[in-house]
Amino acid sequence: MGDLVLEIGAVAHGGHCVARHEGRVVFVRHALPGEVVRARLTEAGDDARLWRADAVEVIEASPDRVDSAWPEAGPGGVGGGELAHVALPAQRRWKHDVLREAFVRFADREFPGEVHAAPGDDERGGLGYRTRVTTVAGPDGRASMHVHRSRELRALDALPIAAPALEELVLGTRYPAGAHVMGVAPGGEAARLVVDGTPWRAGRPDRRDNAPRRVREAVATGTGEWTYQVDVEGFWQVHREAPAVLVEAVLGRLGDARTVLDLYAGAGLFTVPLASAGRRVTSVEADARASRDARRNVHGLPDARIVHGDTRAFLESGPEAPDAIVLDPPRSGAGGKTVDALAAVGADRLVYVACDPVALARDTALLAHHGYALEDAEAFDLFPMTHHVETVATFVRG
Ligand SMILES: C[S@@+](CC[C@H](N)C(=O)[O-])C[C@H]1O[C@@H](n2cnc3c(N)ncnc32)[C@H](O)[C@@H]1O
Repeated sequence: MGDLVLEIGAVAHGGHCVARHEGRVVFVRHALPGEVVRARLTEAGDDARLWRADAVEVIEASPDRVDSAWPEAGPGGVGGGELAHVALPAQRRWKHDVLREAFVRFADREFPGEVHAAPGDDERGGLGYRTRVTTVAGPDGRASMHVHRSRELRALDALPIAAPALEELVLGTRYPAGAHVMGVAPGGEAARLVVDGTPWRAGRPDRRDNAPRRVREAVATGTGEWTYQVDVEGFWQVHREAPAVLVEAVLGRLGDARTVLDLYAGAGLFTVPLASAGRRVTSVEADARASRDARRNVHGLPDARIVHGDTRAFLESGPEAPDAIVLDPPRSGAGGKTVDALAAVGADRLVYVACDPVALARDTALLAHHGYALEDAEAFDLFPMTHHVETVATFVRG
C-alpha cells in the first residue's frame, strides 16, 4: 500500500475526515478539513468501496492544527488520541459538526445545542483528565496499547490523557506479559491498579482476602454533594469532571418530576442525588456488580428502588408511568425495540444521556414516531483528544 496526496474534506463520525481519490472515498485520520496531505494507505482493498489512510505529511496545514499532544497516538500509532493534533476549540467544532451531520442525516433536523468544555480542560490543555485507563502488558511487561485497527501492541512512553498520578503508576509498573491492566484514580485517593482482575499494591498482586476492591467517589455540584462506592473495575464516568457535569445536566432537565425511572443506571450516579432530594426513583441496571454498588449507594434512602435486570425486559413488564425517565445507554443507544417499550410506559419527559451522536440521532427519529419531540440538547467534551462526545437531550411528549 502506498501514499496518496489528498485534499481533505469534511469530518465524519469515527474520528477521521473524508477525502476522495479517483471516485473512491478515503477516510483519513490525523488530518483536518481543508488540508492537503500525503496520506499513507492503511486499508485499501481493490474491491473495497472505501479506503483508510493516515496523514503522514502535511503539505498545506489547517489553522486549527497544533503540535500533537500525544505523538504516540499519531499516524501509525495507538488508538485513543486521534484528535491530539487539533486545537481544543476546533476539537469541539469537530464534534459539533459530527452531531449536526448525524442529526440532519438520521433525525431530519438540526442539532440544537453547543459542545461545551468540561471545567478545567482549557487550563490543562485537554490533558490529564481520565480517572480510568485500560492497557495491556506487552512481551516486555510494559503497559502497551494496540496500534489503531491492528493486533500489534506498542509499549507506551506517555499516556497524557490520564490523570498524572495514574499515568505515572500505570507506566512505571511492570506486569506479566499479556496481562490486562486497569488503572483507577478515584477522587481524593491514591491511584490503584487491578491486573487480570486482581488488585495490586506496591507493584505486586494483593492476594489478601480483604484486599480493597471498592473505591470512593465524591460528586459535588451547585445543588449538593454525594458520595459513592464503586467496584474498582466497575463502570464510572472516565473524565474527572464528568460525574458532576452530567448530574447537573440531568437534574436540571427533570423539572419538578416526583417519580423517575433511571435506566442503565450503573452504580447510581443519578439515582443517588434524585433519591436524596426525595424523588421516588427506580433504577435499572443489567450488570450484577454495578447493581450491588447501586444498592449500597442508596442505603438509607427510602425513595430509591434498585432493579437488577435488562432495561427492555423491565419496560415490557408494564411499570407504572413515572413523571420522567432518565436513560444512559451504552454506545449503541437504546434502539427500536427499547424505544417502543419506553414509549409504551408513557412518561411525559425523557432525559437521554448519549455517548454516540449517530445512535442518539437514530433514537431521536424513533422517539419522534412515538410523539416525543426533542426539546433541547447540549453536548459536553468529556473525551478531549478523541472523537467521542457526550450529549444530554430532553424529549417531551406532545
Ligand atoms: C454508559 S453506562 C451509564 C451508567 C450510569 N448512568 C453512569 O453514568 O454512571 C451504561 C450502563 O448500562 C448498563 N447496561 C448495558 N446494557 C444494559 C441493559 N440492556 N439493561 C440495563 N443496563 C444495561 C451497563 O452495565 C452500564 O452500567
